[in-house]
Amino acid sequence: MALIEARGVEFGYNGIPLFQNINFSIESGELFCLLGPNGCGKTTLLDCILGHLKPLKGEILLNDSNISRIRPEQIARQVAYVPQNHEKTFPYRVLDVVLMGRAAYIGMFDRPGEEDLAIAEEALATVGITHLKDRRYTQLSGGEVQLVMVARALAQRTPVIVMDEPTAHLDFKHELVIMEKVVELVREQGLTILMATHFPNHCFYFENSGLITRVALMSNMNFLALGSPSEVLSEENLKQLYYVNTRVVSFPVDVNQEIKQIIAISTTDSRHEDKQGRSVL
Ligand SMILES: Nc1ncnc2c1ncn2[C@@H]1O[C@H](COP(=O)(O)OP(=O)(O)OP(=O)(O)O)[C@@H](O)[C@H]1O
Repeated sequence: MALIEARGVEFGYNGIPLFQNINFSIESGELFCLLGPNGCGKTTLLDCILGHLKPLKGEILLNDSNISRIRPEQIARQVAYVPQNHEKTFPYRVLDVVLMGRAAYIGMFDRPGEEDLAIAEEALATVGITHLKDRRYTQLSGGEVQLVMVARALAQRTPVIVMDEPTAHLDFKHELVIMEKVVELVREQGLTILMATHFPNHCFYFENSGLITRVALMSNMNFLALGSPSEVLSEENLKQLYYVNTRVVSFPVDVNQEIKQIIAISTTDSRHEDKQGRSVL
């Protein structure tokens, strides 16, 4: 049984379709990446999967149940979310923001217990931001906020984490901290992760690490391709998806290990836009 399944999903804003007939399933313990140009609909599709938006057609199943019929607190025990942008409305302490990840386990009129506190502290330590725990959340940098969001998702202790560009604001080291953590969560704790990313090399990083990794290339209303990074991230597909000439290279880092990476060479001049200003072939 698939953990998450999309069947014939369609969504659009203001009567203009953004994607149609999206079909895929994600198995337990899998790392599923969504890759595609700006504005192709990755965040919108994630919002449908999380039950934040209702598809205009089709359905999303979580453990074989239609997500629109699962109560939000039940979803929160199964799926944690690391959003791309998080509105900072109130100057909460960072520790309190991470403790919000425990909300689905705490009664409406109860306070977080010792165990919740220990889990939140552990999540802060895992992403290396214990030193920020008493800071006001509204005063953090973009990268620090992103790390807090990852810590909050870890504190939620769910079998599935959905991440929307989780490394977008992070520096060279912290990007790797998150990537290593993702690999550890999948490999050692059997978590299932669905991640929207702008970096094809993230998909190769997961595949190079030995994880069961699949990537969906999203473009022009649907998936251009769906498969393992080695199958799907070809120079041809990347040219079609991004209008970029690339080279896929492979090099040894160890006697037994080869690493694959994509190098961007140049943009092509075959880019066109449709009436809504979206890239089309
Ligand atoms: N609430 C909304 N109302 C109207 N249009 C919207 C709304 N939210 C998003 N859009 C539009 O839908 C399209 C897809 O947006 P979405 O954020 O899903 O794309 P994305 O692939 O995640 O983009 P990016 O890679 O830039 O984050 C964009 O053209 C965006 O402007």
